[in-house]
Amino acid sequence: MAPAKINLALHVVGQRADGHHLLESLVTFADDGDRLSLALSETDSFTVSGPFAGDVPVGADGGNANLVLKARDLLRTRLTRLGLPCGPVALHLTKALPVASGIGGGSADAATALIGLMRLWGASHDLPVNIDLAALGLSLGADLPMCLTGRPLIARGIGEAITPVIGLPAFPALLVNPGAAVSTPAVFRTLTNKTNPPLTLPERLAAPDDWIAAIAATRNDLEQPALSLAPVIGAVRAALADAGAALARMSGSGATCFGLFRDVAARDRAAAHLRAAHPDWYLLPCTTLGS
Ligand SMILES: C[C@@](CO)(OP(=O)(O)O)[C@H](O)COP(=O)(O)OP(=O)(O)OC[C@H]1O[C@@H](n2ccc(N)nc2=O)[C@H](O)[C@@H]1O
Ligand SMILES: Nc1ncnc2c1ncn2[C@@H]1O[C@H](COP(=O)(O)OP(=O)(O)O)[C@@H](O)[C@H]1O
Repeated sequence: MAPAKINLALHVVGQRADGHHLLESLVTFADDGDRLSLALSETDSFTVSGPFAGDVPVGADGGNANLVLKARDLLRTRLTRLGLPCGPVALHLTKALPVASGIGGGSADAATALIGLMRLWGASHDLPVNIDLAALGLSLGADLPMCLTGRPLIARGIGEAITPVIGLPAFPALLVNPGAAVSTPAVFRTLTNKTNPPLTLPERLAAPDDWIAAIAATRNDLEQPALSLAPVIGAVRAALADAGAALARMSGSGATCFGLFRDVAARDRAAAHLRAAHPDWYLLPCTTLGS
C-alpha cells in the first residue's frame, strides 16, 4: 500500500540558495491510499486503474513521467551499475488518491515502488545490496524520504532530515479534497513570508487531546498561498470544522484538508454529513498512523 501522507503541521522556516524551501513538518500517514502490485515478468509493463487513473501520466519519459516508472528506472540504473541485473517487471498501480493534492500520492507510489523493487530484484541477487533509498528517492522528490519512512516523523531541511516521533496517537480522520488540483511549485512561488517561526511541540504529550491542542498551536504556512490560488480550500476547512472535527487544517500544498476527530462515531457523522452536502468532494475516512 502507498498511504496518503498528512502534514499535521508544516512550517516554512527559510529558503535554500537553489530556491527550495526549508520546512519543519510533523507528518503522519493514513491507513489507506494507492496500491502497487509488482511481479517479475517477460517484459516491462505499467498499467493504471482506479478512480484517479485518468489524472496520472503513464509514460516513462519526459518531464511528466509517472513517478513509479521514474523510481523503477532510477533503481535499475543504480543496481545495474553495481553489476546486479534487474529483470523486466510488471507494475500495476491502483490510483485511489487524488493527484496534486498535498497528500503525496505520487511520492508514496514511488516509495512503494523503490521498496518493492529492492525486494523483488534483491531476492534474485546473492550479494547483500546496500543502497541508500532515501538519498536515491530524494532525487525524485522532497517527499520521498518521508514516504519511505512511513511512520510518524518530523521532517526538516527540504524533507530529507527525518526524526521519528514517538507517542503520537492514532486519530480517526477525514481527508477532504474539493477536486481542485493545486500545483506544489505554484504554491511555493506564491508564498511571500519564507522565514516563519519554527515548529515546537511540548516535551511530554500523552492524551490525544494534548496532542490536538499542541498541533492546533502549530500552522501550515502554505495554507494562505494555496487559498489564494484555490479559495475553495477555505470552504473545505470550514466544513470540516462545522462537521465536528477537533482540528481541521490543509495538508502539504493542498488542496486536501484533514479533520482529526475524538472518536470514530464523530468522524463517521461528519463523513455522512459532508457526503450529503458536497457530493462532488472526495472524502477518505481513515485512521492516522500512531507511534
Ligand atoms: C509541500 C510538500 C510537504 O510535504 O508536500 P506536497 O504538497 O507536495 O504533498 C512537499 O514539501 C513537496 O514535496 P514534493 O511534492 O516531493 O515536491 P518536489 O517534487 O520535490 O518539488 C516540486 C517543486 O516544489 C518546490 N519545493 C518543493 C519542496 C520544498 N521543500 N521547497 C520547494 O520550493 C520547488 O519549486 C520544487 O521544484
Ligand atoms: N504515480 C503518480 N501519482 C500521482 N501523481 C503523479 C504520479 N506520477 C507522476 N505524477 C505527477 O506528479 C505531480 C504531483 O502529484 P502528487 O504526488 O499527487 O502531488 P501531491 O504531493 O501534491 O499530492 C502531478 O502533477 C502528477 O502529474
